[in-house]
Amino acid sequence: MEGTSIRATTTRVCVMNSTALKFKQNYLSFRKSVLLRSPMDTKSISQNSIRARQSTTTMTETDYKNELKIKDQGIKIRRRPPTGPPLNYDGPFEFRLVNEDDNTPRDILEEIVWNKDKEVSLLKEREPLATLKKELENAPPVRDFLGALRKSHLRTGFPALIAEVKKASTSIGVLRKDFDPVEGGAACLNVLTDGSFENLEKIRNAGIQCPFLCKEFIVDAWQIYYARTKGADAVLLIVAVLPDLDIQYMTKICKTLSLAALVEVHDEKEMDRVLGIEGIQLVGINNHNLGTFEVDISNTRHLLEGERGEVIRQKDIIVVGESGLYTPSDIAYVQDAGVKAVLVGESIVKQNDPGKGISGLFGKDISP
Ligand SMILES: O=C(O)c1ccccc1NCC(=O)[C@H](O)[C@H](O)COP(=O)(O)O
Repeated sequence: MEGTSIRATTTRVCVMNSTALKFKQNYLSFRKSVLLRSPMDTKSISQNSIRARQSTTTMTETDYKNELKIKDQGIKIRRRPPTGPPLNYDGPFEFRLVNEDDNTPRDILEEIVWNKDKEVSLLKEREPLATLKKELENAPPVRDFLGALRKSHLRTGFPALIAEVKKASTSIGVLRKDFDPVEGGAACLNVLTDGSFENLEKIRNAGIQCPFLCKEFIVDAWQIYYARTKGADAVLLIVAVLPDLDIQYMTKICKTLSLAALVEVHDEKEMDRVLGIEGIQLVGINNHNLGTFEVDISNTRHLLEGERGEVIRQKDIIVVGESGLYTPSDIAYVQDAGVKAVLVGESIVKQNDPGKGISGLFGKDISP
């Protein structure tokens, strides 16, 4: 474990040093590409540079440095179009200065995140943090998400089930009178909110007892407070989207609110980042490839092999296998790899009888 962190730190330091050396050169060539993209006379160049300086949409030197730092961490998801407006800027997007092709999101997650920034800035205007903090007093009591996973794993001997609920109307049945997922053996629910917490509130008001993970694309700490006021017991932090410092900061906020944080990774680089951050108790391995959106459950096994698996055991981190789990042999495969919980959507949702869906998935009735 010591060795890992020393190596990780050394690598990061080397990368930062070389970045620092290259920064001036990169920044100059970046400025040059901004100003000299097409042949212009000196007058239009200077007019352009004045306009660029006046524009709030111009990428500043600090922005550029931050982009470079984030790239060093291997974050695939860009938080906004490279030539787009500054974060939380709501005015017209008037200037496109470089590489216009890059203004198209590269994958679904990037598209979600670009829209999310705007959505959150509007929500924050309606309900500033100070107001939310007051509302926390009236929030439904928080339930122990990690405790529920541990208890279920001990009781069944299988990975604890976090059942995904996409929409109240087509959910695994939480709003159907004849089915309660807890009775079917689910330890927790994963409620897809994506901006609207109506589902989560409805399910909570329907009296479902197990803890809820709020599946929201978190880009701002404000969303964590908001999720808690709506009754979330856990939130998702997607490592592909968030720099290390945000993960550290957000996990601390979660602790102060007694929320669990499911920190989600997709690949080795993201897993290594997470293992270098103190205080993380719950890690999800998503088997979706963000680029191709293909699902491969061997991703879970691969990320838990060797030294990484050893560090996870030493730190007593609970690992959740996410996506693409359909059969008892899939469950056995990820359990052998070291997961103590699974997050499952489609294979249960698709069943007419979700209770049978759960026992079909585990090859056994796991209801309490
Ligand atoms: O992997 C992501 O980060 C992601 C980004 C945007 C949309 C969906 C994303 N992942 C898919 C899921 O999280 C699945 O819905 C969940 O793991 C359940 O999977 P399944 O059992 O295969 O329905």
